Amino acid sequence: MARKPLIAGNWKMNLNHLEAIGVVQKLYFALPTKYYDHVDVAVCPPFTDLRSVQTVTDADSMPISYGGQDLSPEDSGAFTGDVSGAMLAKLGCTWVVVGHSERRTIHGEDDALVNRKVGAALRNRLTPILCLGEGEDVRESGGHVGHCTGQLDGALAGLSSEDVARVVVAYEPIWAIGTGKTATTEDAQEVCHALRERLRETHGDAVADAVRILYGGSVKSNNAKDLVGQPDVDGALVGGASLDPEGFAELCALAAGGPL
Ligand SMILES: O=C(CO)COP(=O)(O)O
Repeated sequence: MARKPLIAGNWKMNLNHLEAIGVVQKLYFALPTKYYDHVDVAVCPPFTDLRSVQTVTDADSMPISYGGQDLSPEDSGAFTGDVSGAMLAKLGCTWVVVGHSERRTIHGEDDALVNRKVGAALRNRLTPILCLGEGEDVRESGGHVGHCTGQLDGALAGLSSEDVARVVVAYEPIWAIGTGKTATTEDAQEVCHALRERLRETHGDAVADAVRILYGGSVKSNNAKDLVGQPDVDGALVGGASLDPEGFAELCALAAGGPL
């Protein structure tokens, strides 16, 4: 079954709200509109940039969607510093990154919290981009497939098949993030395939064949095409390389099947 590739830029804690406007405009002008029939393009800026990104994409009716990098598991209340799914939805977000390894490691997020955040995204009509992936030690011990399918089960626990079908999964091996050490196409395909087969076991063929599974970890324009060309890799979650709009546009064009 053909799944449209999704290329999402995770800006992490980079670019302020003024810089964001320039980057989105440059991305829009660098990627000819014909490519959007073949690839969904998204950016996930810091919270403080979202209103600017909304304004600039609305003004030119850009086919670039956007989302947050995290959300609260709650919808409102006394949660100082948190931002709710309802707030992101109100700003026109399509996506929200959930369970990124930087949040799991630096902010101590576990599968139970990630599961609540996935639920909060879905009930606010946002598409969660659920991140998971093993560290170097797990990879070296050979337990990476079981580790990732376990994280998938934990994050999706208790959700209906209808809800699971709305999730995007991003396999991001921690040892490949920001290191320049990309997983091989075989490594990426192995885990993405295992994740899809796990969805097949737990939620059936329709869900397994519909869910987009992305790869993330040092994706650049020189490896995007081969990675996204794998049968179970439906796009990429791109960190560092998404901060350069021209390079990111090239990467999106390659994922859509053609050079710029
Ligand atoms: O963490 C990532 C995307 O969420 C990947 O980051 P890099 O592309 O910078 O390795």
